[in-house]
Amino acid sequence: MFFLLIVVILTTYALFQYQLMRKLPPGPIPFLFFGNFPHLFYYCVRKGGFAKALREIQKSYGDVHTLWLGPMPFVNLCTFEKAKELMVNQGHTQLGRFTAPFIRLNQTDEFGKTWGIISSTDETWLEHRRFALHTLRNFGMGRNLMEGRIIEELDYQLNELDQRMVDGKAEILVAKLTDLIVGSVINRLLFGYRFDPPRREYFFKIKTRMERMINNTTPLDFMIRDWWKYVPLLSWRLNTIHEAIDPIIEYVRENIKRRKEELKTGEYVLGEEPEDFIDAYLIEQKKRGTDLGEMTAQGLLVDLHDLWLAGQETTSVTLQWALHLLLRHPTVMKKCKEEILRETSGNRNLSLNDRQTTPYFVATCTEVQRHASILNFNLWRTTNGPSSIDGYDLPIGTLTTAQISLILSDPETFKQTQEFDPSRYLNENGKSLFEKTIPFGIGKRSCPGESLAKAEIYLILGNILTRYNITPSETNPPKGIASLLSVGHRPNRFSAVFEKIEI
Ligand code: HEM
Repeated sequence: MFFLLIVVILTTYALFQYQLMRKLPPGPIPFLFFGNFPHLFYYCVRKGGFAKALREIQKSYGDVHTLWLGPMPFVNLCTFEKAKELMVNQGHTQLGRFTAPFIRLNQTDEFGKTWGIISSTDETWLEHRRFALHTLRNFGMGRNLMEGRIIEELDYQLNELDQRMVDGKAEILVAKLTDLIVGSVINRLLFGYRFDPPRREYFFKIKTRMERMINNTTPLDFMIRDWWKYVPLLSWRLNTIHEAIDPIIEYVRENIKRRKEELKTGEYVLGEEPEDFIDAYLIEQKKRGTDLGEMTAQGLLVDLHDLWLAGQETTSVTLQWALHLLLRHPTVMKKCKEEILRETSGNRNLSLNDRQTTPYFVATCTEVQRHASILNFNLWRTTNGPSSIDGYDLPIGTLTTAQISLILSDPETFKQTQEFDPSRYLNENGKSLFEKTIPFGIGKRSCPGESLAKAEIYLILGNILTRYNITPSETNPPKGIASLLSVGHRPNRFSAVFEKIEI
């Protein structure tokens, strides 16, 4: 009887899977429950990474194909043209979001509603995204005001580095420097303070756990469900993820609590103009009075969590890749330095206004982002309206994604795609290549932090290059990636020798 029941369940499941397969673009035949994980892992190990595994599948099934994340199918868009066709031309139908349950753990309240910007949908998403963009713009995102904030954090951390130098030199762990600068920029925007020495211990504790989690997160973790906590072996995996993610939400909660207490005691006064994101949110709540709509306390908690999480790890890893690549390509580093120094004469900071007159360095920053391609798997959207691609009408709720790792390494668009070559953006084809380099995604749910991140990369990298001669460490040079099986693409931690340029 039991055996019969199992057979009936499996057959029904297989039929359901088969029905769905017929409605979606072709792809490798999925296994029951495990979908295409066996294909992905097989190619990942054989070819050396998930981006290469996805490329193998694209070669067999085309630029638009279906892959199954365990029991969930998703439509994978592998070229810029296909991504544009669905995410831009039919962008209003691709507004939903699927994020892995382990990402949603701290974004969802006890009633099952998902808050914040990254994982929310519908009105909640629209309102929180608009509010975040509006607030970041008011803080100067994309304008000179933001430049001042970035340079201040850079100066603070570099002054400290200078003080540690012996004979004008110091060997440093690059990730530690980029984490502190980028972490301080976003932390000041959100909470109003930087990571100075007394505040560093807790910051690095969170970062280390987060980094370990990202390195250990494989696509298999997308199968994690909340009920795993009741199953002995499975709960171990869920607990390790909680260990990494919970301190972030605790950190955010503490910051909000402290601000509210300070406001109560009069230690902190809310001005007309907000000093940071918490202020901006509290001012908006005050304006709304009793009818808060979507701007609830939970909304504030998750917005801050999302912006803190998304706003630093990505940019810091990109800067690590930048130095990793420049150390391995000293002629590119030399050309960047020469161009920047020609502009600034070595006696002022590089500014965002210099972008027009530093084309080689702008091309280098873009090539860094293309080559680094920090996400093997992009986030997924879900269809919220009638849409079609390659003659397939996608059922509402279908998972779709513009697969950035494939788009950025598309050999048709980027010739000799494995080469690190900024000059590809400077020939007659360059303008079109800039347009097709989309590390921040494409369409209405693309990254709202794009201009902040681009400003950080340009200013932090450019000004470090003008102040120091940088060479690889003898004992810990740039070498290899942190994890082959991770959904992220980050370099192993490496060190470099910074030698102050005396002017
Ligand atoms: C080099 C740095 C960064 C990269 C490569 C990056 C990349 C991305 C990508 C690929 C997405 C998903 C887009 C999609 O759905 O296709 C995304 C979403 C997002 N990013 Fe970034 N990002 C970076 C920096 C930032 C910064 C600095 C912030 C915050 C200030 C930020 C906040 C967000 C948020 C909130 C979302 C979710 C957007 C939504 O669902 O509407 N990111 N980012």
